[in-house]
Parts: sequence; C-alpha cells; structure tokens
Amino acid sequence: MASGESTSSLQDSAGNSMPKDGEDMQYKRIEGLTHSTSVARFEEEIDDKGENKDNVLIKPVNDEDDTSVMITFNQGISPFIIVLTFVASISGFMFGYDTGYISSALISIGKDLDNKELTYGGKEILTAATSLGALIAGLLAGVAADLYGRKTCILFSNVMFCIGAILQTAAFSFWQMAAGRLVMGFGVGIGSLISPLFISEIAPKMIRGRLTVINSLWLTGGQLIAYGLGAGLNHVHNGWRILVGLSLIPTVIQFTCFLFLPDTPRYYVMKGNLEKASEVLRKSYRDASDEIIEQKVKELMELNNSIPGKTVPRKVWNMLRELHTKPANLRALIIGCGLQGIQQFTGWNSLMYFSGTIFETVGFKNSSAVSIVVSGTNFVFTLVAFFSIDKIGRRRILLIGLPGMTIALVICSIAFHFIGIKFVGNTAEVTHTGFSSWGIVIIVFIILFAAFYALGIGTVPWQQSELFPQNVRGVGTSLATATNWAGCLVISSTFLTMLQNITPSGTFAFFAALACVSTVFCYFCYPELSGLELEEIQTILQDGFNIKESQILAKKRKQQIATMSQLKFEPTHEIVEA
Ligand SMILES: O[C@H]1[C@H](O)[C@@H](O)[C@H](O)[C@@H](O)[C@H]1O
Repeated sequence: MASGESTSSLQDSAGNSMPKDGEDMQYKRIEGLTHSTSVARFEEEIDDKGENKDNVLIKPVNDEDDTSVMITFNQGISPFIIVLTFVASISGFMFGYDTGYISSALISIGKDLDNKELTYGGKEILTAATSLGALIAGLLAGVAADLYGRKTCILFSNVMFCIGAILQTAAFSFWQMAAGRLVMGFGVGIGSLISPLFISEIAPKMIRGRLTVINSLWLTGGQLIAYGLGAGLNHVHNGWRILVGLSLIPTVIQFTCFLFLPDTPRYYVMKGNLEKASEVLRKSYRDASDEIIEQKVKELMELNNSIPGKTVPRKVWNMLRELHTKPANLRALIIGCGLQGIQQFTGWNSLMYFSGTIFETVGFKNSSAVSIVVSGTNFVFTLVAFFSIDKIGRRRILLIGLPGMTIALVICSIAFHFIGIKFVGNTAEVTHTGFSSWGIVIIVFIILFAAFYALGIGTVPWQQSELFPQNVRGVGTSLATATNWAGCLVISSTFLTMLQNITPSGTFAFFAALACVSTVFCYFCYPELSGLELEEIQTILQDGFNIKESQILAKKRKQQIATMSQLKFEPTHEIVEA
C-alpha cells in the first residue's frame, strides 16, 4: 500500500479483516514528512519480497502504545525513564531478596526461635507466610493501583517491607518471625504486580519487553545476592538477623526516591490531572513537540473512557465481566494464569527455598555454596532470556525450556532413588551417607534444570501484560499474578511434606510429570507473540489459539523489524490523521 493512503481495516496473516467495532478499534494513519518517505521505502522493500499483505503501519488509536511509537520512533530513551525504571525495579530486587534469603536463614536460625530447632512444618510455615501475604496483596494491588495510584502502592509496599523486616530481625519467637514474613509478603505481592505495571506504563513500546525482563533480572539478582550474603553470614552469630536487616536498605532508598518521583501519566489521566500527565510525558519524551504530548494525553483519555462505569467499583466489575466474556480476553487469561501456574507447579521455588536443606541432605558440607551456583545459574540464564526473548521468540524458548526441565527432573528423580533418602519425622535418613556420584548427578541436573527454567518459564510469564488489551490489563495481570503466588504458596508449604510422604524421588518425578503436561499445554495454547502489535495479539486470540498464524505473523514482523533497522530515520513530529 502506498504511503499516505488511508485505511480503515487491519488484516491478519490469513488476510481476514479485523473486526471494526467502533468502540474498541479505530485506526489512524501515522505519518511524518521524513518519516513517511522512509515508511514508503520500508513498505516497498517488504512488498518487493511479496510479504506485505497486512498493513503494519496502521495502529489502533485507543492503545497507549500507539503514541509511544510516534514519539520514540526516532528518539533514544530519556534519562528520566531510565531513572524511573531503575527505582521501580527495586521492587523486583526486594521480591528476589526477600524470597531468596529464607533458604540460608532456615539453616542458620538454629535454636534462635523459642530455643528450639525448627521442624519441617515450621520451615514450611516461615517460607509460605510470605507467599500467603503476597497472594492476598497481589489480588488487591491491581484495584488499589487504580484507586490510589501506582506510586502510593509502591510507597505502601515499602512500609510493609520495613515493618516485616523489623519484626523478623527482632524475633525471638517463632510466631513473631512468621508474622514478620507475612507482613513482608504484603510488600512482595504489591511490588511483584506494581513494578512491571509501572515500568510498562512509562516505557516506550519499542523497549517495553526488554524493560520488563530488567525487572526479572533485578529479581533473580536479588535472589543471588541473598544467597551470597546468606553463605557469608552463615557462621556469624545472629547472621540471619543481619541478613534480614540488610533488606531495609533498598526499601528505604526506593521510598525516599519515590517521594520525589511522579506517578505514571496514565494514572494522572485517570484522576483527571491532565496538567501533571503532560508534565511527566514532557520529561519522558524530551524531543517531543507540544502537539505530540497533547495527542498522547488525548489518547490516554480515550483509553480511560473506554472502560465503562462511572464509579471505580463499577469499572472494576465491568472489567472483570469484559475479561471473562470476551473470547480473546478469556484466552489471554487462560494463557496468563496457565503460564504463571506452570512456573510455580514445576517446582523451581521449592529448590530456591529449600536447596540448602536438600544439598545438606545429599552430603554437601558447604550447601550454601551450591545454592549460590543454582541461583547464579538462574540469574545468568535470565540474562540469556533478556537477549533471546525477542530474537528466538517466547514460544520457542518455552518449548526448549520445558522439555529440558522435564529431562533434568527425571534424572534427579532417578538419582534420588539410588541415593536412597527417606525423610522420617524431622530427620533425613540416607542409605549411602557422604558425598556420592549420585550426589554429583543431582547437583549437575539441578543446575541444568535452573538453566532451562530461567530461559523459558521463569521469565516469559512476566510478559503477561502484552496478553491483555489496555482496558482489562489491570485485572488480567492481577489474576495472573495471584495464580503465581497461589502456586508458590501450595508448593512451598507442601514440598518438605512431599519429600517425607512420597520420597524425594517421587517428588521430583511428580514435578517432571507436571513439566511434561505443561509442555503439551504450551505447544497447543501458547502462540508466538514476539514482535506482534498488541492489537494483533487480540486478533490472534479471537477465535482460537491460532499457533500457526501467530508463527507466520511473528516471522513476518521479525523480517520487517530487521529491514526497518537498516533504514535511516530522521526526527519528525508531524502527525497527519486519516
Ligand atoms: O520469575 C521469578 C523467578 O524465576 C524467581 O527465581 C522465582 O523465585 C519466582 O517465583 C519467579 O516468579
């Protein structure tokens, strides 16, 4: 299609027109003087290859990504956005650190609480309390973010982190420690939802996916640091108290910074504070003209109005209805919750939380060091995911990761069988005591399991916001996040009991079976979404999971992006509406 021609429909890969439902889908043409020349060249290039059957340059206006494309098409990322992303991702770090230190703390607490050794049940309660708190807070955080603002929620989570940390550091009784873990969990739950949401609302579309993975990098980095410090403080008297106390530093930094930082433009528009919304946008997009900023605010207003209901509870109710009754939304929900459930039910966190205990049991004296290697692998392969999530594609890395995890779990299950461990009461009975070759097999395959996990299912579910259209994104991601914490709660509160009742070999075989079923789920239900416009994702999910169509479209987008990056764009701010 020639540049400048106006169009009112977008076609999917199969050449079908997308529904033109006046409320949700209005399209407009984006053009700029220099820009349109380049665009024409770009279109010609694609046409030459006979691959430009769909109109990639037509975007839905009622999605905030649209103006982000216009503004950032020719512009680098502003320092303001970098600062906001950096400060918001401290929540990711807190999530990682606070869930990470428990593994070594469980070992080094010794008899410090009530003068008694912790039982397996007690360990499970201390671990699960944070997941329970996170589950409760995660369910409420989506609505609270709309009522009181993202920034207020982050500040509130900081208060929860502080109260939780102080309660734990000063704990001499088991129940005070458990209460501290629960309160800290409220902070973790809020942070786990708000931080990616905040980042996605301020991030320019072109780098949104990567910025989301940065949050995951902070998260896994936080876990790694917690393990490292845990190992260092293992033999220090009251070392675990120092470990918990240190978590106050990042949270105080985040709280202080956020006192001086704004909320997202979208929230200001929701509250009718258009002045403030423009001010934040102007700082985020330094080179943008007033016209573009005005346009962006207008679009955010359209977006806000597109959620029916005069009062907030009414809007929330309508969002929930919209989420469950529209087929594309329901499929998005199945995928979002499905992936988060798979992430937890394939057992990774049981290793995160109890790896120290497991490695001690199979004969490793320096179990903390092995735990560091495991969480280090998680961090390094999250970095690999950062580079490959768009290049190789989300679906592909999932379908590499899950079978890899299945094989590693099966081999661990076999190795545990030969080591012959039985958990009886509070002690583990090992048939072949000491360090054995089966012990090495377990370590090697747990490390491989960590690598395959981090590459795929550890990272991809947090891309959840791209599954949902803007008007149901808050509730959709809230339910998916709650699924994550519910799964985490179930696994962390039953893992040691499973080891006791169905043996470690049975437990790992159980996770292997779930990983195998999960592979089948992803194969049939998870389309390739890399490089797709959000609106295209909705089209893909309209009448099925459309795996084949998604793969064809994703391939085409990849080629287009590659071609586009070879073209030189010069800054332009002109917008001509069709
Ligand atoms: O994506 C993260 C990451 O994989 C962490 O290592 C894990 O502990 C979390 O539960 C998960 O949500």
